[in-house]
Amino acid sequence: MHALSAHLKRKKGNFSLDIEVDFFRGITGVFGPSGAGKTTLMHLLVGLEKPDEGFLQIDDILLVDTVKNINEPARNRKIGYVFQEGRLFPHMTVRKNLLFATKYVPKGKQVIEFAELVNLLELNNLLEKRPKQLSGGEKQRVAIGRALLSSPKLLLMDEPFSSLDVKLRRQIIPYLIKINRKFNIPMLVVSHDLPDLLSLTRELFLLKNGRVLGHGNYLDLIEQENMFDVMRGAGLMNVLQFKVDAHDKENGLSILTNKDASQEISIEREMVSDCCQIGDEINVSLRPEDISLTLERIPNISIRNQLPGTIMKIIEKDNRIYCLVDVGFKLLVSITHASLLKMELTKGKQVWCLFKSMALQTNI
Ligand SMILES: Nc1ncnc2c1ncn2[C@@H]1O[C@H](COP(=O)(O)OP(=O)(O)OP(=O)(O)O)[C@@H](O)[C@H]1O
Repeated sequence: MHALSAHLKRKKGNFSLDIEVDFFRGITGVFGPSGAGKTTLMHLLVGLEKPDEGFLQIDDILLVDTVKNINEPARNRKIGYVFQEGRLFPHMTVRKNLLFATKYVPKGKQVIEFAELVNLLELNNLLEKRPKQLSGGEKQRVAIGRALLSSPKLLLMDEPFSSLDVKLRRQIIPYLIKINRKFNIPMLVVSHDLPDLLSLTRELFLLKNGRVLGHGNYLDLIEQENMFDVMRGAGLMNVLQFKVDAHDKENGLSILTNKDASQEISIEREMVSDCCQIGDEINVSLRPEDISLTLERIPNISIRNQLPGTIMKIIEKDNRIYCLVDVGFKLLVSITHASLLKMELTKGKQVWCLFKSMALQTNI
């Protein structure tokens, strides 16, 4: 069953939006350049704007249908909405801001308990403070908590990272993943920052000029040239899911294993024992520029990871070459045109992908 299914049309001046979306549980990213219609889509879903035509259904309940003249007001839609800047009530403490959200939830229908949420989002020490005493990341956490306490069927977030610096982004992203896993509330997250979005999810809706250009796994989408072009300017990235298999304290390394791949693949990363325990699932990101291609395995080299694979696609853009290599999972590798020619790389060619353990960034 789809968590959400909608087809919505809306005209604003010269801009027209005509979008069909449907997605299941989990986290889905909405990515698109400025003016693509991301915020308009969020407003239509949450009920802040009315479509000219269309329908919206959540968990098989019809909330909007312009033909049947149905348009449930925002407060009845059970959609939690986290605005870009949080929008907390300035005169209320954090506790009151949070409890405000529970006001409209009927007794016994509360999905998430106050105490559980406060623990999960680490809000204990903030409860008696007012919004102006909070940092950007703290405000954002409270805003997410408030949206969750309204027991939503769906959580929408519009640019949740835009007001946060890199350190705070790294803090918020694990919270969102934890929330999604623990409460199984589907999330739709808008961002124009692709690496941030990819640290949350690889499932994307790609919007451009008010239309859906593509929907699906990021690595499948970038295989198509028009989508590749939209995403390239925003920072292409490999985001891979691994399980922490072992810590090699002596050598300062962690062994990570990807079991989703066609065969079990182990890689080494600089030790992650500070943040992760054995058995934890973590996302690691790897820049396409940080991977080298060779035609054979290189012995006696300080690069710890060498994975054999096959070139599936070569994409050429402005003298930069992107190779999509299947090493059991897909890796996007960026090389120069000179290397492509020198190594005589073609689709189907066997290569080795080399990357240093230190090139892997851990997101969670
Ligand atoms: N009230 C309005 N009247 C006319 N055009 C509007 C109005 N509001 C928004 N637009 C136009 O609608 C388009 C989509 O805007 P929207 O805010 O949904 O885009 P976005 O993808 O969220 O952009 P950004 O990433 O910059 O926030 C833009 O071209 C914008 O100029």
